[in-house]
Amino acid sequence: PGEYTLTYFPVRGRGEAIRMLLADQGQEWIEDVVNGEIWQKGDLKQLCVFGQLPRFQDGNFILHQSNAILRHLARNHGLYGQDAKEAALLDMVNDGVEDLRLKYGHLIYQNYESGKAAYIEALPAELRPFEKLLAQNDGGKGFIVGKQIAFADYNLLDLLHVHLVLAPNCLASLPLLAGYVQRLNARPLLKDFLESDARKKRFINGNGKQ
Ligand SMILES: N[C@@H](CCC(=O)N[C@@H](CSC(=S)NCCc1ccccc1)C(=O)NCC(=O)O)C(=O)O
Repeated sequence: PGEYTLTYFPVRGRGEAIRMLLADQGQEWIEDVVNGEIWQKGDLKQLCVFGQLPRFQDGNFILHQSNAILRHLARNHGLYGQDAKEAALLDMVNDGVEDLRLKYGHLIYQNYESGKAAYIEALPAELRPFEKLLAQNDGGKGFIVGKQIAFADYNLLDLLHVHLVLAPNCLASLPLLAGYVQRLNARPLLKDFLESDARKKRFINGNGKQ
């Protein structure tokens, strides 16, 4: 591949699953950090296909849409399962992650104070499908699909990370997911990334709510 550059805000948001994939796969990348003032000027926004970030550069190949970026990296790093069926299941899982990510984004950016309690109350039910998927795969002791890690694992892991900040007990009734987070967090390259200063100082969302 070419040199990797991630252009995004100084937040986890829709960039962190990409960062975790790259770190865990031993890849280096340039963090092109865009802060609010720069973004408000509008010049960069006009260059973005959908007027939004993240943007990812692989050499002179430019891609937008966080899930398309994850899938592009998956194709190039053997992270899309071992066959068409696993690939389809990974798409299903990733779409499920996206559904909950949008609900999370709506809570954080549009009705945090009034919606937080109900969201946390409903959270175990929202996460249970992922618990069941784990249970159906090798007793839940491995990855979300098949025998190897895939792009959807990094996206699911980020989703679980941010929900554990919002609701620290959200996995209390979901032991396989709790074990999954601990197991993935312990992967040497990912562990280093999670312990890095860059990760520790990065806010989760653009409005400081979590
Ligand atoms: N489908 C795109 C979405 C990208 C996106 O939302 N980017 C945001 C930043 S990432 C993010 S998740 N922002 C939260 C927006 C949100 C609000 C309410 C509900 C859900 C999300 C952005 O560039 N905002 C600046 C602008 O639009 O001028 C993707 O997956 O990359």
